[in-house]
Amino acid sequence: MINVKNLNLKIENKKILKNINLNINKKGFYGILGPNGSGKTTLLDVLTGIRNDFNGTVKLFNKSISNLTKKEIAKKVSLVPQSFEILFPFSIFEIIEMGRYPHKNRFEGLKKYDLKVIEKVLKDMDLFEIKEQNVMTLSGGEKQRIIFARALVQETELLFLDESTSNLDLYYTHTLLKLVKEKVNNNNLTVISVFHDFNLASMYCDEIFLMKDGEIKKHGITKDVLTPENIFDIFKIKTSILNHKNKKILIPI
Ligand SMILES: Nc1ncnc2c1ncn2[C@@H]1O[C@H](COP(=O)(O)OP(=O)(O)OP(=O)(O)O)[C@@H](O)[C@H]1O
Repeated sequence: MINVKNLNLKIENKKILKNINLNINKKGFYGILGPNGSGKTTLLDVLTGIRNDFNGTVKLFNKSISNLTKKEIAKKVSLVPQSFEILFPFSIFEIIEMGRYPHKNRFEGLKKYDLKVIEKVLKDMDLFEIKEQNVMTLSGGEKQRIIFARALVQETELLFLDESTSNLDLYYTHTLLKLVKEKVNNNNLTVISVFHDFNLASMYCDEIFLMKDGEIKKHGITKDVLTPENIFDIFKIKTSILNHKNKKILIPI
């Protein structure tokens, strides 16, 4: 699905991504963790076609991303970005509907199937009752749910999340992550998500990539990677593991 070889990226002569090699060929839930400024968002920007000023090979579904059009990428890949601005008074429905654009021709209206997909996501995300509300009147967390919903109606094989639950309360954080995890388990989706919360990552991710200084320093099965030793190496913070009802909880000490 994703094959990256010797990816390097410089911004204003500063090396932001250094010799990244990454292969994701199995469906699953993958986490990316790393300190602020370690290059996580930049890596997602490359993998979703937002940035193309890199050196190296980046392939999506065996095709070089540089040869794919924005629309071809958007049929396969959706992104819930770290930050977003909605500057016009669209309704919730109108914003979410935009997620279907990659599957339509220009000026083509919504078909029965598009409406079915949108309605299901609106209901899954408790947005159906407020679908006509002006998005500019929404709170930060409500806006984040709208952007999340727009990505889900895109019905892509790959979903990238960039700290996409950062504005959400505990209820919606777990509701949304459970929703996408269910899609992963049903074999319909692969999620690649940036997290800052080790415990959230440990609950949902099958595998973890740890980044630091523009490099992937560790990669493997979640329980093997999220260890106090690795966390200290990468984040310079001491943690302990607490065992609670078969769950391992990492706490800073
Ligand atoms: N347009 C830009 N101009 C200059 N430097 C940039 C630009 N975009 C990103 N950078 C730098 O690239 C580095 C990596 O940024 P990136 O946003 O990828 O980090 P991150 O790991 O996602 O961080 P965070 O956890 O804080 O979101 C940072 O040092 C950032 O300052």
